[in-house]
Amino acid sequence: MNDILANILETKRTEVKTARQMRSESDLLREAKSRKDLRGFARAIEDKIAQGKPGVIAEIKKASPSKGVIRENFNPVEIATSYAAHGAACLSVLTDVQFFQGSYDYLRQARAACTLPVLRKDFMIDPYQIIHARALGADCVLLIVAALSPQQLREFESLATELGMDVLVEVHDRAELDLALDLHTTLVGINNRNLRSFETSLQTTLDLLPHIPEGKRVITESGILAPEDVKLMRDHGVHAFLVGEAFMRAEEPGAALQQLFFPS
Ligand SMILES: O=C(O)c1ccccc1NCC(=O)[C@H](O)[C@H](O)COP(=O)(O)O
Repeated sequence: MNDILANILETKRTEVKTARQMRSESDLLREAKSRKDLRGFARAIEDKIAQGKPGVIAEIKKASPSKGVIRENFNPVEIATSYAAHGAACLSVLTDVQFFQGSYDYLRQARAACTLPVLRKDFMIDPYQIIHARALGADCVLLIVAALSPQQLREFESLATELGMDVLVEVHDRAELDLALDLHTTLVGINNRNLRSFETSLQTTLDLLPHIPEGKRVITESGILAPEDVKLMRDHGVHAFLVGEAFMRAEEPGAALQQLFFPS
């Protein structure tokens, strides 16, 4: 495992330990199960694609390890509202504090500001975080194959499903893809960002595409910046996208989404 991912995962272990001391897992589970407000995340993507449109997961991300602060003027309510008004299928909200300057409140606020389903974008290493995701209102969780054992992948998926959430499983290479394909989820995210160099290459998606069976929905993640990127992916049959930086750097994130994915 590379240094940045190892660092992030170490902070997550401390974060979960502290959270458990503040609130028991059984208490959190009661709250998560009492929420009856699920919005179908995978469904929202499929609905867009069925209409012949791209399924865009629009990310709310203030900063990142590779780019530092991306957006100074950061208001999750305004960003969520803007994304919803301009055709996003779903939201992705960073909840990691230390590396992405995210927050649990950003997820709560963004979700309350619109009707879009929301992905909790974080580094899941413990069942507590899955339960917490639902307690916060998340409709989907991210499972990063590079960060988890095959057994954790299965257990976390089954817990998320039991709580009614969808799962986006994320891969970077062929070996990770083979593990991801053992899961039930249809949502397979191919992350174009190399976690060592932080460089993005859409070739990562193109290389893995032939190994993905029918019935799985490929979501290309990271480094989608220009109309040519969208065209390249769509020409190869990839119709679902997870995009952060290209929108976060724009004054009006939703207008940037519309320009990139729905130009008139
Ligand atoms: O963005 C980073 O620097 C990063 C570093 C280490 C692990 C994950 C990282 N990013 C998370 C993501 O997957 C992206 O936020 C997401 O795919 C959107 O990417 P982009 O459109 O390039 O902002």
